[in-house]
Amino acid sequence: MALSTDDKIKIATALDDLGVTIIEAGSAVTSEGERAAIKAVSALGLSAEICSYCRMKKEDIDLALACDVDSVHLVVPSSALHIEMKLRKDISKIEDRESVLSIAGDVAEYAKSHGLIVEYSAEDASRADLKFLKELYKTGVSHHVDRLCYCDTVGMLTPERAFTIFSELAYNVGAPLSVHCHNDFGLATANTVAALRAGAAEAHVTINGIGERSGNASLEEVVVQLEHLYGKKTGIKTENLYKVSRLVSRLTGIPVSPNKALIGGNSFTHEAGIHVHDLVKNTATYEPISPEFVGRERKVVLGKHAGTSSIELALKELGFSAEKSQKEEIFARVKEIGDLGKHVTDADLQTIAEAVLEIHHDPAVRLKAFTAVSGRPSIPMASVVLDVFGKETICVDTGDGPVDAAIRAIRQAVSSVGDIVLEEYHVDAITGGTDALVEVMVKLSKDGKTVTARGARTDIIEASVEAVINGMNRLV
Ligand SMILES: CC(=O)SCCNC(=O)CCNC(=O)[C@H](O)C(C)(C)COP(=O)(O)OP(=O)(O)OC[C@H]1O[C@@H](n2cnc3c(N)ncnc32)[C@H](O)[C@@H]1OP(=O)(O)O
Ligand SMILES: CC(C)C(=O)C(=O)O
Repeated sequence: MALSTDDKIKIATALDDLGVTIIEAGSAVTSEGERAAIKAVSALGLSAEICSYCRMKKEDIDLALACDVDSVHLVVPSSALHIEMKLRKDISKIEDRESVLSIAGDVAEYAKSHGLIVEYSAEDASRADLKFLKELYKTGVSHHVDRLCYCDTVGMLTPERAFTIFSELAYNVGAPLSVHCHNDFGLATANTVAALRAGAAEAHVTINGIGERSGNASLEEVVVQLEHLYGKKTGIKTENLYKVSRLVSRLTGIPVSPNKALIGGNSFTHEAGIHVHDLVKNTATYEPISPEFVGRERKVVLGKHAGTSSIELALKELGFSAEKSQKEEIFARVKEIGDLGKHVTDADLQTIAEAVLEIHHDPAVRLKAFTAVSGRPSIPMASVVLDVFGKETICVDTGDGPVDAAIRAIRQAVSSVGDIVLEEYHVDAITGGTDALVEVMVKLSKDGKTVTARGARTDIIEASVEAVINGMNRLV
């Protein structure tokens, strides 16, 4: 994963707005491009402190200074293993121990003497000898560092151990102590929260839990756990969490797993009929917090596990009323689609309901013809002929590919009925081979209302066009 200067500016601005107080904008030593990006973030004049990662080297401090940062995250190896591998020293030897402490102290002093805020971090602290770790912290404090940090570099802590260690260190090391946890055992969030409860003054966290290997403690999990499970205020605008999560996922290209706590696609989506039965009476039955708390919306989807309550809710949203026998028929047809292993989109339900309730109306948007071209070198282009409320409309557009061009042309053709936005687009090959049946699922929105729809064809462009037109008909 690599972020451009523009991406870093967007993310830093969003983090600042979220209420984050320190932003580690990058390691200045990395490259010319990284320095340009850190410098650009420093120049934004955000409320947050802008920090750069530095090794125990004066040249790293100089490079960070050249990026106009407020602070450095000065990382000192602290375990015997890291000290041996990185510094080729053996801390069982007194002269080697003293040499590490002396270099760390010198670099800390150098950074302080250049006006930087210094967070002095012990790398691999959870595998370090505690006596040496305390000496390391004492050296930093004697050189007036502002904060200390305990890094659980390969995620070895457990919540119990994190609590015990921070209870011992947090108030006794002479400066505020931060916690930095990795997620190798899936415990980064739990360990971070335990350390904070035991006195850690600050936590290093990342949006969506991204980071090296299995990532770091996730900001949204730590914040919402503190606020909801421990009744602590964090100063984070939680209602912006989802928006920032999406931004970071889009810019880093790292998808968020659907079942990820709080920010996953399914975190506030309900399908099980037994759950929906109670949820419609009281959302607390199956939601520990309201989706709005993290800037989300609740969604009830239909599929194999739907119950009568789910069907009734969906019909109500469509503005349809149905007799008991009609509901039973709709229920049976929804189950049939579910048994094929599919979700029932909003457009599917509308089609089923209209068929069962014998509601007939002509679709507002009807496809008469389309052409799409692509190639190299050529600009992907598409033309569509649509019947929009009985009026033939022809539009042509270009795009990043033929699907994009076709969707743009359709949006242009229906622009008279409003601005319809494509929120999500998923494609799956249902059968194998190049002649596979392709299923396209789209999520469209118009004036704050969203719908899902599907198209299934052997031609990916045709499936996309079909899905978009199905969704548009549901919206207009
Ligand atoms: C995404 C994150 O996790 S941020 C934290 C880590 N950040 C980064 O790694 C920044 C990106 N890294 C880089 O661009 C490169 O590794 C550079 C430019 C920093 C260094 O590149 P190189 O000089 O080619 O060295 P290389 O990466 O092979 O090895 C790292 C060197 O730093 C030394 N080093 C590592 N940590 C420290 C430390 N805390 N203090 C002092 N020296 C250290 C290593 O001992 C090694 O030195 P050596 O080459 O003398 O053996
Ligand atoms: C960059 C450093 C702080 C790190 O990731 C660690 O030691 O865990």
